[in-house]
Amino acid sequence: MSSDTILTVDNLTMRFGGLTAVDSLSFTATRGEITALIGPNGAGKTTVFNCITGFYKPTEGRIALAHGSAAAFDRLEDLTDSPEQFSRNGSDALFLLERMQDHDVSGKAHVARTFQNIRLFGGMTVLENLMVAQHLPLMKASGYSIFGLLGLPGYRKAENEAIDKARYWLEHINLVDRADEPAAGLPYGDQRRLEIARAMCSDPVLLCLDEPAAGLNARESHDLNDILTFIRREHGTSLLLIEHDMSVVMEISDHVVVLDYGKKISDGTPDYVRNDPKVIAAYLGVDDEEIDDVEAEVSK
Ligand SMILES: Nc1ncnc2c1ncn2[C@@H]1O[C@H](COP(=O)(O)OP(=O)(O)OP(=O)(O)O)[C@@H](O)[C@H]1O
Repeated sequence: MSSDTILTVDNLTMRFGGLTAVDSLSFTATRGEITALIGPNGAGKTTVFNCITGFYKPTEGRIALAHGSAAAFDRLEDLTDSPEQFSRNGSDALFLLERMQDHDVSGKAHVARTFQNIRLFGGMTVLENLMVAQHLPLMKASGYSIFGLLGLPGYRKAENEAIDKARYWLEHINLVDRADEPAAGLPYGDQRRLEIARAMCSDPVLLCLDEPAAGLNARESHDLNDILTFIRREHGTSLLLIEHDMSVVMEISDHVVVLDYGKKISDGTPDYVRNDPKVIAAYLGVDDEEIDDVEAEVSK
């Protein structure tokens, strides 16, 4: 495990009846990097996301996330042997995500996600979408009571901070001018970036993006790359990305994990996996016996 590891997935298996969607998958993601999970349709990518974000309980396996330093992983075996979901030690914390409900994966472990199909609140304004994403700190500042909402100073301060954060993200996704318009009326590419900004308003340590470039034109894809590299550079947020658009994957990823039929078939830098005959064969739908031919073709 690298000293900067933020996420480890160990022997993750997810079965649906007789179908093994994810089969003994292990990989790690490094803090502050963009890790892409790619593979042909039905390879198991979204199922892995659903396990990491608490939507599915894996059939087997362990998913550990560290806050603070990777030294948090020193307590991994002790935590696994205990019945606990997480353990904290000063500014370090370690979470076993496979034991947690989805709301705790987002609220306590600070893992945020976006979906293949955009899930904004279409009838709410652009600004309201960014404010709703901050309901947890706002509710905390209200003391979970009506008195906070009636204007206690602590609540007003939290509310101002939430507005500042929303404005910050509106500026970075170029939507300040449309802040008061319903989200559903935005062009598709703007909705995609708003969804990412909304996820960032919850201050995630790990942001999971399920096909963020789906349906985008070339210019929108370029804007998406810009916002994702900005998030990595300026916020140090670790990103885990499912993506079919290879121009996005190859341009912005630091590390690529390739799945086929639920199994990992390659793991390395974008250049490494791009030239891996097993990956080329999987995308071309080639049989095992034909991999040698692909290998010969690649090395020409
Ligand atoms: N809730 C479910 N119940 C039964 N089978 C499921 C369920 N979710 C996924 N599967 C199956 O698991 C396999 C992997 O699906 P998954 O959606 O994870 O693949 P994917 O790599 O994300 O595909 P795509 O790129 O097409 O989105 C598929 O055969 C799918 O039909």
